[in-house]
Amino acid sequence: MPDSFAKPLNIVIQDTCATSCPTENRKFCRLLRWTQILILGIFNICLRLKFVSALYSTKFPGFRSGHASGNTEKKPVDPSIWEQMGYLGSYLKPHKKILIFSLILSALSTALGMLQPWFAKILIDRVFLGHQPGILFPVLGVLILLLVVGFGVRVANRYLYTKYSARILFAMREDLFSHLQRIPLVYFSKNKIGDIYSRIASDMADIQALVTDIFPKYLFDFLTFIITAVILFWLNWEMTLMSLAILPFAVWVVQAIKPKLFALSEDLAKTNAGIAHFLFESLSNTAAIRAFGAENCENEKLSTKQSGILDLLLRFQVLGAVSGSVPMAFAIVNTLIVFGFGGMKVLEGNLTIGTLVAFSVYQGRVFGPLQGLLDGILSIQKSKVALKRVREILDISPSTNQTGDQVLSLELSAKDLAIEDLSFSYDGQTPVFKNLSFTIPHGKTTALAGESGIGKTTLCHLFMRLYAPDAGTITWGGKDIHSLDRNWFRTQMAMVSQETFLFHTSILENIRFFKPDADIETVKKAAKAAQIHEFIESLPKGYDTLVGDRGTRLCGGQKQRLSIARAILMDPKILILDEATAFLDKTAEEGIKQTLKDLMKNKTIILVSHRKTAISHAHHLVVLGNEGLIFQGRPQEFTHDA
Ligand SMILES: Nc1ncnc2c1ncn2[C@@H]1O[C@H](COP(=O)(O)OP(=O)(O)OP(=O)(O)O)[C@@H](O)[C@H]1O
Repeated sequence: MPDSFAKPLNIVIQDTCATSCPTENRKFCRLLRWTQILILGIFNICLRLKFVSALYSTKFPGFRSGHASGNTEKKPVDPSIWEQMGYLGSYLKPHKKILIFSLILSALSTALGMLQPWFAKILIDRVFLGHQPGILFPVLGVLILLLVVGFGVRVANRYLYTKYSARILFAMREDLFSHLQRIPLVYFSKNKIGDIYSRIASDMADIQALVTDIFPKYLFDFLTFIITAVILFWLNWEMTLMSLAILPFAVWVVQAIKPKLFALSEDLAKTNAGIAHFLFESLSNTAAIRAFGAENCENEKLSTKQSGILDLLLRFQVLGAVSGSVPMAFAIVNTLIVFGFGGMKVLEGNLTIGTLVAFSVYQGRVFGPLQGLLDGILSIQKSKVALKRVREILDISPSTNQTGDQVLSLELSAKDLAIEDLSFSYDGQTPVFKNLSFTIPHGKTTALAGESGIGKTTLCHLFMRLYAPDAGTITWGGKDIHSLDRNWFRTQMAMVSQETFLFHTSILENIRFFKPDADIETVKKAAKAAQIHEFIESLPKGYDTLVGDRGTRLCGGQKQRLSIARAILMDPKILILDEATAFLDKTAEEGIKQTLKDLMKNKTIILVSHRKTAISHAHHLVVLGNEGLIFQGRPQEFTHDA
């Protein structure tokens, strides 16, 4: 036992307290014991009164129901971290060995850090009080060596852990991004883009913090706490038991706070996502906002949203601070135990000064990890919410229309596109089409006409397999288009929509976006066909000119022509032009149509346009109305005004 170190020392008091302590000391001893009982009693009463609950339900009425929003019906769903982390397993598995090695290093560096106060005890009891100067420098030497080794182990461990946890995170983010590319498009029309963005960016960052910072720190704090507790028991089990008597209080505070923190974290994440979406939308429409003088209105909206988040942040931090009451209570009780009870033991001769000093230092070291463990609860609740939000996306099944393995032969791909009994709705309730049937002949230009909102763009998206029909089929060469191989299909059908999309890169990269290996001559040929080559050549940097974010440095007509060039470069068998020339003047439109006629010989063009001239040039006309198909046949035969 540690007191063996005290045996050669002369400073111990030989008699027990009961027999030789001055009467005042015995009184002091009893006083201390009663004080300790009193303090523990007060904590107990606090526990029973549930003062933390009372405090928070008074300050923040919303917490009465256990949910930050104040909804009395809704209980916070606080899944266990292990349940939430379950899916991380497949990402951790490939790095299992290195992660275990890292944990061993972590344990080693913790253990090495724990030795310092023990050496202090040896120095006090044996060197200074035990008059053994000969061991002073060897002890100091070993101590410094251990400190240096401990530092080295910590640095190596940090390097290893960051390297592998970053790899894990990158894999997770890539999978999430790729999953987003495969889930049904309806998800994007039902959810705010800012919210989706914040799930990939900030929620993923919170998960990264969990993997790279919170877990290692938690582990380090936990190990330190356990090792220190074991050493404290070794030094003096009575004082340690008294110190740890407060642990049930700590556990209760944590249990009471956890669901509230989770609910608050969820509200915070949603509010943050709302702000991200607002900023995204507002910055995307800067020109319109300025044109209508709505800048102040936008500023006010941001200010209102921010004040909402401040309120949540303050609640979150105050709740977190309550967990700080535990180490504070520890500090009060333990000061009394060490300097009161422990001091009395020294006076009684049952404890050496070195042991008391070591006990006091180790006890001080318990507070840090304990505080760390409690602070970690805040971060873990945030990460749990982040994991939940990311899982919500990962749990969406990929679109079924992305499967299929058939490839059409040349002969079959030269057949018509047949729409048979097609029904579709975005929300499963309001049908855009019902039992629609018509044919798009191969090798011809078919114009698709109808009133605004009748479903022309929706139909084009169905041809592109962006959505799956609710009923009926679209067949090509007799095969359902959803049974065709996705990669093959993407090279056979191209679409230019009314809303062009360009990336903040060069004109060259934008044109060859879907065919990155296309050579410059082929790109120029496509640009010539789209009547944009001369304009590009007139720019100082030609094809290397940056188009600006979403093509802001180009006018509408130029953006459309770049999009057409991009589609032409793909050399598709079926080309869909959905109001793709709406921004062009008549001459440019005529020019493009003429070149397309040559380029798309024996290929199919589907043309959505409100211009009568465009329709009259088509070989075939399909007109949609509220009741479904109004007309299909030669444009010249159509008598109504489409
Ligand atoms: N992503 C979507 N989610 C829900 N409803 C949608 C979506 N896109 C379109 N709609 C609805 O579907 C209907 C058909 O829209 P669509 O864009 O296909 O019409 P359109 O004939 O192309 O119109 P326009 O000629 O004005 O472009 C409209 O009532 C529209 O509100």
